[in-house]
Amino acid sequence: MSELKEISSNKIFNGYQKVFSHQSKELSCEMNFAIFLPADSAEKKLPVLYYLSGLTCNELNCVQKSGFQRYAAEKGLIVVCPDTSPRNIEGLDTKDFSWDFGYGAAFYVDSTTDAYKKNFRMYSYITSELIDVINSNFNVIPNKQSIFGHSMGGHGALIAALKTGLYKSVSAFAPISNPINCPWGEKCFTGYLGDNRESWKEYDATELVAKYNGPPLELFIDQGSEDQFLKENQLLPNNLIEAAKKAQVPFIYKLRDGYDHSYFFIATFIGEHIDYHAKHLL
Ligand SMILES: N[C@@H](CCC(=O)N[C@@H](CSC=O)C(=O)NCC(=O)O)C(=O)O
Repeated sequence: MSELKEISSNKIFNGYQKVFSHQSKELSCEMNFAIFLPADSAEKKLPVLYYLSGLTCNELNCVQKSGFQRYAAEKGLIVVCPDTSPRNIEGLDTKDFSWDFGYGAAFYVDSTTDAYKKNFRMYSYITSELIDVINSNFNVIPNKQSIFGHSMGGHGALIAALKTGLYKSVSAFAPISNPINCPWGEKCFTGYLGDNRESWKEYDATELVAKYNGPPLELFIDQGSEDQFLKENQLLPNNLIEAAKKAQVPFIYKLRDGYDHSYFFIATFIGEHIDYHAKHLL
């Protein structure tokens, strides 16, 4: 297990918001993650809530814009916010990279294409390596973990929960719910997984929920009605909801009048999400 290097530490709501870096085996590069440690985390083992961010984000967007620390401190939850992709890979051809492909846009899959398969392994990083790093370095209750995220990170949270059964609860803000049928997903899955669209289904929440047979799981989806990406058919929540209904997987869908895709929307409702996860974790 590689050593953690502390990058920053700030006291907040009697706990600490920290950022660490470590050498990732899965991604073959140095990775940052942010972690909120509530006041009593030194004396007491606590559950962990993982938050996955969206396109263009790193480990700090949620930390600086959502205000989650107030609620996590009240409930006594450790919250981990990883970066969204490998970074600064030496020798990697980045000419095709853009804000919605490449760095900051790894889509939480394990790439199979020659160009990216060595480094773009965010699925294994999130669902295995990062959990080991957190469990071995912090005072956590192993196996008491939940996951949530936003947009590309909402997709990541949903597939991580549906594919592994490792998480006690899952929620998502404006998730990319059916990536195999939206422009963002088609672009990234072609780049990371190749042209065989059948293989993409392994990382699509709508496809995965249709055949879900893991431990009991409810999907909590939060969506702003004025979300620009909802209107551009990037998110497709109704496809996920229809599939969940058919498969008899329970879900909560909250359509929030007037809210967009931004962190203003997330900041408004993140307290409800932390409450929801706390009920499953505490
Ligand atoms: N092209 C724009 C839009 C990028 C954007 O809106 N990113 C969202 C996530 S979208 C889906 O994954 C985001 O979370 N942005 C970060 C933020 O702090 O708001 C651009 O390049 O900005």
